[in-house]
Amino acid sequence: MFGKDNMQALVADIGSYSTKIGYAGDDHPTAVLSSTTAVERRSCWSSSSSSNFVNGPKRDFVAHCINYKADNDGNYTLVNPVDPVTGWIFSPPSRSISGRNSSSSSGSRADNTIAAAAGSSLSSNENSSSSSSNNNVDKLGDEWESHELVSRYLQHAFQHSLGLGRGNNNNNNSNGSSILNNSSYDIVSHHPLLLLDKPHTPPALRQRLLEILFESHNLPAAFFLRDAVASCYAVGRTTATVVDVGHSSTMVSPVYEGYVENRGVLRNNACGAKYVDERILNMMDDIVKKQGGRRRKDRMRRMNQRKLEQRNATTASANSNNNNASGGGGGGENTANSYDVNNSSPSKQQQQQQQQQQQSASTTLKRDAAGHFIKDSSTSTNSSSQAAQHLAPIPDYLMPYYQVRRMPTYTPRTDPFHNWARITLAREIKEMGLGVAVGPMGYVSSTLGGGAGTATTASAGGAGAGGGGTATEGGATTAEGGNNAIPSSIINPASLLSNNSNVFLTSSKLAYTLPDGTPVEVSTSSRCDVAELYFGNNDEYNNNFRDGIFDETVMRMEEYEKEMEEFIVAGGVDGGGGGEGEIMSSRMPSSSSASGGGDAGDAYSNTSYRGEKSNRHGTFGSGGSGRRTRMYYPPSTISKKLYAACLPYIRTTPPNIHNSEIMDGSGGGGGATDGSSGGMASGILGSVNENYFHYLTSASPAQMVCDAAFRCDRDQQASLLGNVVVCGGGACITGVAGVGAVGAAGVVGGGPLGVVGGPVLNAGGGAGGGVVGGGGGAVGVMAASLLGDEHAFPDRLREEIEAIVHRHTPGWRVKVTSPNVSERAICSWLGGSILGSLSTFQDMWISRKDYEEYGAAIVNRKCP
Ligand SMILES: Nc1ncnc2c1ncn2[C@@H]1O[C@H](COP(=O)(O)OP(=O)(O)OP(=O)(O)O)[C@@H](O)[C@H]1O
Repeated sequence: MFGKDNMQALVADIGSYSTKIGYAGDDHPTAVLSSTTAVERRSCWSSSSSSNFVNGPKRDFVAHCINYKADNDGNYTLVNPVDPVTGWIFSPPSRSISGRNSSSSSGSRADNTIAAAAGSSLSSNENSSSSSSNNNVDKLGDEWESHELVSRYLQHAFQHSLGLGRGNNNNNNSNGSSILNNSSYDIVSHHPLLLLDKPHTPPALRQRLLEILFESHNLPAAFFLRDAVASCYAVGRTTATVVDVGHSSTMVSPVYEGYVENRGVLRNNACGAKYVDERILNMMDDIVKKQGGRRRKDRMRRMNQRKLEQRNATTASANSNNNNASGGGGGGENTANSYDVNNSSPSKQQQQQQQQQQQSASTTLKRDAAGHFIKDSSTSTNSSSQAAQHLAPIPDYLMPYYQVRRMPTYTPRTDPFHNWARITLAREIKEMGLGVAVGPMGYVSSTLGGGAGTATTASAGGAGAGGGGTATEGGATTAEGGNNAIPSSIINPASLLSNNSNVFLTSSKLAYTLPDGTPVEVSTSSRCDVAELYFGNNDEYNNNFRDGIFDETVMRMEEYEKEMEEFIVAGGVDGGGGGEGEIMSSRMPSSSSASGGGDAGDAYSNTSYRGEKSNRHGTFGSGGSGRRTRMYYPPSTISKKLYAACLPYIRTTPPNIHNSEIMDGSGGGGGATDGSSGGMASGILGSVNENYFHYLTSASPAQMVCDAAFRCDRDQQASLLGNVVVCGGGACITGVAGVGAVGAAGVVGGGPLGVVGGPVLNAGGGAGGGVVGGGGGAVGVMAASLLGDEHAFPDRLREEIEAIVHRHTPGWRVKVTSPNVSERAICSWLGGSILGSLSTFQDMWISRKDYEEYGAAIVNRKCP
C-alpha cells in the first residue's frame, strides 16, 4: 500500500492558521498545530541587526487581526511562518536594510536568549539553533528567518506530534546544538514527506523549501503538491475550480486534468476568516455598547449590597441563636411564639430586610426600553447562591475589554492577552456554528440598505442579487436596531413591503451569554451580515471593505518592493564585482535571461540555493579587487535575495503597455503569469498599475470563480464552472434555512424540524406564510436559527455564481460541491493523504539521490 520499502509518507499542510500533519493513507491528520507561536525577543541584540525578529515581526498574525496594531508582550513576540500578504511560506525582508552589518554584529548575540517559547509548546530541543556549531556566536538570525521557522514547525510536529524519533535523540541541547543536524534522528530516514504548497508559490521559494527539507531534516524523499490539486483529489476529481476559503485569504485556482492553470489563480486577502473574527468582535462590541452594558457604578452598588447582605445574615443568625436560647425546649412553634411575643423590633426589621435582600439578590437583569440593564424581580430565581454568583465582581484582569470596562467610553484594552482573548471569543462564536450564519440569496441586511428589492427576491426564489446591505460602518453596527434603525432615506419601498415576512429581520434573536454573564441577543440578520463579507456582491459596504484590503495589500507589496530596490542599490555597491555581487546577479537580474527559455521554462532552474547555503559559513571572495572577505553570509540577505528572486512571479506585464516600456525587452508576451518572462532589473523600478499583482483581486469569491474560469481556455470553461469545489476552514460557517424554510414551516404548521433541517432555499412560500405564520411558523423560525445548515456556504456560492454567469450565458450549468464540514478544513490535506498512499507515489517523489544529482531546481520539474 505504501511507497517504496513500505515507507509510509508524511503529509504536511502549513497554513497561516494551522499546520496539519499526519500519515498518508489516514483519513485525518494526526496533529493540527497552531501556526502562530511566540518567540522570545532578543533584547540584547544590537539595533543594527537586520533580522525580522530583532525588531519584532511587522507582519505577524495578531497585528493583522487587531486593528493592525503592533502586538507584543514584553519579551515575547508572535511569529508565523506564512506571510499573510503573499500567502507563501516565507517572510519578506525586513524593512531595515542593514543586512550588510549583520555579520559584524552577530558575535554579540547571545544564544541563550534564543529559546523558543509558548505557543505550540516548542520543546527545549527546539530552542536550539539549527547550526551545528556548539558555541553561541554563529547562529545569528537563522533561527527566526521564516524558512527556518518552517523547519522548526516540522521538527516539532515530527518529534512531538507524531512521536517520531523519540528515544533516539539523546541531544540534551545544553550547548545549543540542533537535533536537526543530528544524524541519529531517525524519523528522517523512514518517511518521505509530501508538502502542500499554494498554487502561486514561486519556483525559487520551492527550491529553498526543498533544500531545507533535505538539508535540515535528512528526509529520504520529498514531494510538493499544490493544495488546490490535492483538494480536487479529495473530492475525486482532477478538473475543478477550487475555492479555498482560508484564514488569511480566499484563493481560487482552476485545476485542469490535475494541473493548476496558473493564469487563473486568484487571491483575495479581504475574504479571509480572520476578518470574520474581526466582524464578530465588532458586532458583539456594538451590541454590548448599545445594550448599555453594566455600568461600573452598578457593579459597585451590587458589591455594597452583597456586603450588607452578609452583615445582615450574620446578625440574623446571631438573633436566631438568641431566640432559640430564649425558647428553651419549646420547639419551633414555641420559638415562633416567643419571637412574636417578644416582638422585638430589631428582629422584625431584620426579617424584613432579609426578605428584601433575598428578593433583590435573586433578581435578574433585564434591559429597559433604552437598552440599559434594570432589575426585574418577576424573573427571580430561588437560589440565593446563584444570585450571589451573578453579582460577583468581575475580575478585571481576565476579560476582554467590553466585559470589564463598562464605561460609556469603552476604552479598548490593547494588551496582547486581551487581544488574544477577544479573538478567541470571536472564533468560538464563529466555530460554534450559531455565531455566523450564511443566508440564501434572499438575504436582507440588518440595516436594510437600498438593495434593489432584495426581500422580494427572497420569497420569489432568489432571482435577484443578494444583500441589500449598504450598511454603514459594520453591518453589525446598527445591527440590533432592527426596523427602528433604518434611516428613512434609504428605505426601499419594495423591501419595506416584505420586511414583515423576511426571516432575517423578523426571526427570533439568539441569546448568548458572554463569559462574565452579560447577556447578548443577536439577530439573524446581524449574524448574516458578518458572513456577507464573502458574498456581498452588490452592497457598498462589503465592496468598499474588500477594496480597502486590496489597496492595503498592494501598498504592502509596494513596501516590499521598495525594500528590494534599496537592497539592490545597497547590494550592488557592496558586492561590486565580488562574491556577493556574483550571487546577487545570478539570482536577480539574471531572470531576464529567462527569455532564452530553459527546458524547464523556469528562470531559476539553473540556480540552486544549495551552493549559496554551502557558502554561507565559508569564506568567499577572499581577495582580489573589489572583493570583501566575509566569514558569514547573513540569512537576512538570503531572505532578501530569495524574495527578489520571487518578485517576477508576482508581476505581470500590463496589457495596454508595450513590454519594452516597462521591461527591458526580454520579457515574453503579456502573460508572465508564471513569472518566467519578466525582466527583473528594470521591472522592479516599473510603475505600479492595476495589473501589477496579477493574482491579487478585490472581487467576491463568486466573481473570482467566474474570472478564474474565464481566464482559462474556452474549451476548459464549461468543465471548470461545472465543477466548483469549496474547501477551507472559512467555508465551514453554517447557515440558517432561509425564507423558504420558514414559509414552509408556516404552511405545514407544526412540522418544524424536518422542514427546517434541510437547506430549503428558495422554496417559495416565504411571503406572509412563514414568519409568524401560526405556531408552526414561529417554531420553524426558531429551529431555523438554531440548526446549522452546513451546505449553506456552497449553496449560497452557487447562487451567486449563477447570478453572474447567467447574466451572459443563461442556462450554463454551475455545480458547487464541498466535503462535509468535518472534512472541509482539512480537504487539501486529505487529497495529499490519498496521493501519498498510492503505490505510484514512489515514482513521483524527489529522492535524496535526485536532489544530490540535480540540485533543488529539480522540484520545479518533478512537482508541477
Ligand atoms: N467550524 C468552523 N466554522 C467556522 N469557521 C471555522 C470552522 N473551523 C475552522 N474555522 C476557521 O477557519 C480558519 C482556518 O481555516 P484553514 O485551516 O483553512 O486556514 P489555513 O489553511 O491555516 O489558512 P490559509 O489557507 O489562509 O493559509 C480559522 O479562521 C478558523 O477559525
